[in-house]
Amino acid sequence: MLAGIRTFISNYTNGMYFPHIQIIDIIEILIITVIVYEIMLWIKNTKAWMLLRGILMLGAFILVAWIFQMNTILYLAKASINVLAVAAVVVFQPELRRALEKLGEKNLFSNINPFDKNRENERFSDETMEGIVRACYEMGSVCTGALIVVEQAIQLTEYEMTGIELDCKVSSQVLINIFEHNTPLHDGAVIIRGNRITSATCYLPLSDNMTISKDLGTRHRAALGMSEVCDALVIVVSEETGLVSVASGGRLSRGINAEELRKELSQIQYRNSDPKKKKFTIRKGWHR
Ligand SMILES: Nc1ncnc2c1ncn2[C@@H]1O[C@H](COP(=O)(O)OP(=O)(O)OP(=O)(O)O)[C@@H](O)[C@H]1O
Repeated sequence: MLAGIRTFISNYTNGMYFPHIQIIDIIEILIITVIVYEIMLWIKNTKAWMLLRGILMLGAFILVAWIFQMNTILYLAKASINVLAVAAVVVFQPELRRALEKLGEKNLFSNINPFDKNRENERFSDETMEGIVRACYEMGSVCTGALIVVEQAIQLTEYEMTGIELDCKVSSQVLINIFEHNTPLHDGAVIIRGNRITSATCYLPLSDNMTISKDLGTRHRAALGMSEVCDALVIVVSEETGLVSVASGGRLSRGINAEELRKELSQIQYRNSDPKKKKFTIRKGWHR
């Protein structure tokens, strides 16, 4: 019986090449799988998805040209491939920069150390978090518009320079005062680093996201734009509706309540907090 099975298998496997797989090969396969997965996620979440679709269509077109031996088209495609590659890098420079910055943010060893979550590791205190939350909902209740950027790993110096330099402790009273209508500092965004407000009236980059709801104006677009170019958490209070929204990682979550805002802030309160945990709260369908 066993001999029969052996003969049956050897009939099919004779002449086949079986590579000798070592543990290092398995590790290599796992690493490549993770890299390919991350690249696919990146492509899906950025404009690179459009690029990929464009490349696929171009590839299909070139294939047709090759099948029918359209030599001029094939020559042109061959000649322009280098130019197209450079053009793609130029067009997708912000996305590539963001992807590399994200890679730099990852701290492989921090999560292993259980004693790392100490106060030195803290970005801002509970008091600051409460100040921000209270200010947002108090401003929301009287429809005072506000734009608050909470810095994380990426320093926002270039955006601070577009505004007026401040150096004051975060509190709900100060934030409410800054965004009070018809006061010199109410326009633009406030940047918070740690427990301090570093500047006000800052100008943020506008998002060119086409899918964002048409009834959102430049304040929300600026919040989204800022979250696309850096890892900051951007809070918007709408002057029109009083709703509080949060932009992070190129996604806008609209109309969140105080508890949800507190959760979002507590996710970034510690430098080594796991960004994966973040997904459980806010990404549940407010994204427009
Ligand atoms: N690029 C920017 N950077 C920082 N702040 C900006 C930027 N663009 C607009 N703002 C702020 O947004 C205000 C205009 O908000 P606008 O009404 O256009 O936006 P909105 O998204 O509809 O918000 P709201 O719901 O509060 O009306 C400006 O007065 C300014 O304070």
